[in-house]
Amino acid sequence: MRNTFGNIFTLTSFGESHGEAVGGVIDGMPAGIEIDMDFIQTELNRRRPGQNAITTGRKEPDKVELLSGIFDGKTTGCPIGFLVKNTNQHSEDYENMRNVFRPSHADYTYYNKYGARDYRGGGRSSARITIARCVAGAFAKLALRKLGITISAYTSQIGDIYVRDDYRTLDLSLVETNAVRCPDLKAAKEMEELVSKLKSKGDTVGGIISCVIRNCPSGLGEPEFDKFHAALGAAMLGINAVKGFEYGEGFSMANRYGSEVNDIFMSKNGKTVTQTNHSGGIQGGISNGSDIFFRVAFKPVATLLMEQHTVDISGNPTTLTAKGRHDPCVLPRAVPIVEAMAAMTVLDFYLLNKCAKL
Ligand SMILES: Cc1cc2nc3c(=O)[nH]c(=O)nc-3n(C[C@H](O)[C@H](O)[C@H](O)COP(=O)(O)O)c2cc1C
Ligand SMILES: C=C(O[C@@H]1CC(C(=O)O)=C[C@@H](OP(=O)(O)O)[C@H]1O)C(=O)O
Repeated sequence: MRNTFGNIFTLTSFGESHGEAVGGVIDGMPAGIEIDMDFIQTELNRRRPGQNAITTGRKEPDKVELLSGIFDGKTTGCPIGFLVKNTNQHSEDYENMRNVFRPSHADYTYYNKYGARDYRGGGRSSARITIARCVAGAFAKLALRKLGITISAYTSQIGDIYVRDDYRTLDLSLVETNAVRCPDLKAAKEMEELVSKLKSKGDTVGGIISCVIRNCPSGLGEPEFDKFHAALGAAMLGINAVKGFEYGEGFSMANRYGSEVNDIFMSKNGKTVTQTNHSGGIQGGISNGSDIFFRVAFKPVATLLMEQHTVDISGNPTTLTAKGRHDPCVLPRAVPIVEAMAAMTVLDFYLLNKCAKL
């Protein structure tokens, strides 16, 4: 089982949702970056379960403990070990799933592959493991802050409620003002109502997160294999419950004409730039210095608090009414995870393509 992300800036994670703790080791973090503990904890708080009425009810403080790689308030360039303890597991809620697979969760494929299964919660497949990504992402953001690179994600769709404007006209400072993390406050209210309604029925709903990376330098990515958008796509598709990724104008390019969507070059202050940015800041696998924007589609949460047909471990048909605490919609808590994965990808490619230290 491989548990490591990245080339130069790497994250190895460990832990299970109902085990002792979740943690990780970050390697390749540049030296000399000032540690802002409040910022790191705030990033974790944005992901934390139980943060409001429309998330899973599991109550975890998710306090992070840094174990190594920091001296005098700055990174030393050595591996950074960190730990977040699990405190509120309620494993007894999973007793009726001990020998039964939840449809569309990871239960069956994991058991089929490894012949072993930690049925308490999602085990290693639980999104609780994304704690490690958010800690590493916070470190990556601290390094990117020094380079002036910013990453902002937000919920742009839940079910059939979506935001019509794009990031250029939205006020992204409003993202943290509401429970669904949507900068369009009218849409946010409708989304929140929809998620609350579904939660009370035991049902779940999917949606889309949009993200923009600003001030990313040109030259990140390789023309062959390690294309920047491919790395970004792999980072996003590796998040639990993600089913789709598009960058720039993505799938809508399929029915457009070249004469409509080519980004025409022009010269601005002695630099070659493009008049438009249909490409989403990446051409030929290499960043061009424009904003990089992309969208990530999430499916509805698999665990429904209502009866479903399924099979047991011996293949016998049965039914399951899941118990436990679950997100009716992952989008609000996935916003910081999308940002974290984007930050890790940008920093990894920066270190790979631009320099060995900041
Ligand atoms: C932030 C977040 C929270 C999630 N919460 C739940 C949850 O409470 N219950 C659940 O069944 N799945 C939840 N999921 C989704 C599962 O972790 C995911 O569906 C599962 O690992 C199976 O993988 P797949 O959907 O990618 O195929 C969550 C995902 C994310 C990103
Ligand atoms: C606990 C968290 O979210 C969990 C994500 C999750 C899943 O299947 O992904 C299932 C639920 O918990 P458990 O692992 O106990 O089944 C959620 O509460 C967390 O993210 O910290």
